[in-house]
Amino acid sequence: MQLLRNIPEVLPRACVATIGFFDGVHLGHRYLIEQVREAASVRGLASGVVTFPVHPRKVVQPEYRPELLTTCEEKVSLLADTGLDYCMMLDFTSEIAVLSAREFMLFLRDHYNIRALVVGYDHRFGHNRSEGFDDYVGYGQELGIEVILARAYIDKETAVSSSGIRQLLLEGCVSEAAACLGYDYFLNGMVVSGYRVGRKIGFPTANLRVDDPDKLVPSDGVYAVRVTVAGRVYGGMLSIGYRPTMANGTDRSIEVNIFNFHSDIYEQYICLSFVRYLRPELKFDSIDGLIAQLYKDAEDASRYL
Ligand SMILES: Cc1cc2nc3c(=O)[nH]c(=O)nc-3n(C[C@H](O)[C@H](O)[C@H](O)COP(=O)(O)O)c2cc1C
Ligand SMILES: Nc1ncnc2c1ncn2[C@@H]1O[C@H](COP(=O)(O)OP(=O)(O)O)[C@@H](O)[C@H]1O
Repeated sequence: MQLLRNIPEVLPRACVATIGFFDGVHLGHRYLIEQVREAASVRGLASGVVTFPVHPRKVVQPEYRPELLTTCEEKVSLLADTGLDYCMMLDFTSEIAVLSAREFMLFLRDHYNIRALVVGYDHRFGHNRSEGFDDYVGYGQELGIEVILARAYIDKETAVSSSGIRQLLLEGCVSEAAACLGYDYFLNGMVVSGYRVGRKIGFPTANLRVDDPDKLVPSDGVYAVRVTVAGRVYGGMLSIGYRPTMANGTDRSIEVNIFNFHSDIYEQYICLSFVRYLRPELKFDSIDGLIAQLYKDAEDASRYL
């Protein structure tokens, strides 16, 4: 997949594309992308998506915290795995925001060589939100862009949506979220130092500082996870929360004990994928109580890994 930023100097090949923010690149998005690829193959054209690096609402409202399923880099990498030819990454500037649907379609034709646009029946774009699919078809006829109606992806009678998946993750339902995403939800970040208690109690924990402050962190609790360190994947158990037993700070920590692992990984980048929610974070009467629970968590986590 070729990543094109804003207005490319060289016009891409003639293509079929769709437009969206594609947060999470979930099964609904994947189904839409499949339809783009199908339409492209039938017409002998290339395939692409037009997307934005920053959530359009954050552009108009900078204090907005979107709690995203994917950072821009993660989204591009997931899109690349779908087999698309192009990802057109467009800054949602105030100039773009004021374009009407017709003007936007003209922009897509002239700068991205888009000859066919796949659009969901309820998808809206352009400054005037009262326009809809039939209007887009009309503009397309004028501008030489075929407008194709996309079929919606329905799972168990509800449409899979980024906001639905966000809600699931904020409730700790990581297995249900994975069923909608088509992969286990993950966090990328750097290992930073914590309070150095972990190794003393026999369970060293790598503390994760998430790369992007807008990335959604699932609800507090204990999870079975997979941890990628320097290209190798390990099992592990993860705790998100405030360490009530230790009562050693008010910061929210994301810390993982990696199974069968013994190296110093401070300042290394790791990836955590959520496999299963195990239990809420608890306040134990003693450190020994916590340690006994950690042995049990290790057994529980291993069952799902
Ligand atoms: C799998 C797992 C589960 C945990 N569960 C709890 C818990 O229920 N309650 C709690 O107070 N701390 C819990 N902790 C956090 C420990 O208190 C923490 O690992 C310890 O404070 C070491 O932190 P450090 O890395 O900053 O040294 C858990 C940690 C892990 C890895
Ligand atoms: N099995 C392991 N799981 C997690 N971290 C480990 C493991 N073995 C060694 N480490 C290292 O130990 C550090 C965690 O030790 P810990 O005493 O909990 O200190 P801190 O409070 O700084 O996280 C990790 O950041 C990592 O560099």
